[in-house]
This record gives sequence, structure tokens and C-alpha cells, in this order.
Amino acid sequence: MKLKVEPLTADDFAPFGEVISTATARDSYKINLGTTTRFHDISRVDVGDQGGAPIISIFRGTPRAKPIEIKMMERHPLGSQAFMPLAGQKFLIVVASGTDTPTPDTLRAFISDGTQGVTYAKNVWHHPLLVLESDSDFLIVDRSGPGENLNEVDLPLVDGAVITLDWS
Ligand SMILES: NC(=O)N[C@@H](O)C(=O)O
Ligand code: NI
Repeated sequence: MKLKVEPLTADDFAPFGEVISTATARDSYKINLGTTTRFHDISRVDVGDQGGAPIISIFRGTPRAKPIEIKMMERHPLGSQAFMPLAGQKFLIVVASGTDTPTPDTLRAFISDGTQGVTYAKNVWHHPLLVLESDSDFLIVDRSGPGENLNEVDLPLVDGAVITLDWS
């Protein structure tokens, strides 16, 4: 089965979380004597369950071998997780609708144009970071704290084949 890759838009991604970009800020205004534009309140961080706290990390991802195979999915039941490319690299996002165990027909794939990041809402099924072209650094905002914040699940084969992304 080949999973179609769609351009990432805030509306299409809304069931899964938020798009992080200057275009999706809830407000924007000049600060610092007009030398800076604040793109304000773009995305929310939801990590407080069971005493969690927000942390900032950097993920350095290496490109995935092509064709990109989608064999498993994961979710973080206690907190959101945000990814923002630090040097404008395109990257792929794979999510599943609903909270039941993902099935091939509940998967959706998007591609960021490199100016867009994403926040996966708490408990949203997603594939771990999928880097495309070169080693890429991403700023990550997610949760540190007690409790089990990672569920993983393997995906079944479809007609005997691994699900791949329809992206050359
Ligand atoms: N495991 C980890 O920290 N990363 C994943 O959660 C991911 O979504 O890439
Ligand atoms: Ni994750």
C-alpha cells in the first residue's frame, strides 16, 4: 500500500494538532522598538498531566532510506510533542486519526515545506521523525516527568507488503 503525501496545512492537520509557522500565529505584533516581530501564541504545550514539565531538546535526524516504510506508530498519552525544523528542511509527518490502534485506512501523511513545524496533540498517533534530504536538526518541545509517556504499535502488512510513502 502506498500512502499519499499531502501538503501540510493547518486545517488539514487540525484533527492531529497544530502547524507551527508565522502564518499560524494567533497574533503578531512589533516589539523591541519595532526591530522584532513577535508571532505570538502559535501552538500550545500540553504536558502537565501527572506532574509533567515542558522541556526543549534538539533532535538531529538522518534521512530515511527510500522508499520510506511505515511499519509502526507511537503516541505520547501524557503530553504534546512539537517539532520545528531549524534550517528550513522539508520533513514528512505521518499520523493516524482516532485513538484506537492505527490501521492502514486511518493513516494520513503530510509534507512540511520546511518553514512549518508541527505540534502533535497529546495522545495522537504519529510516526517518529521522518527526515528526507540531509541530516536535519529540529527543536523539540515535549514532556519530562513521571508516568509512561510512550505507546508504540506495529502496523500490519497490506496485501503482504509494507506501507510506503508515495513520495519520491
Ligand atoms: N522517542 C522520541 O523522543 N521521539 C519520538 O517521540 C518522535 O516522535 O520522534
Ligand atoms: Ni513522538
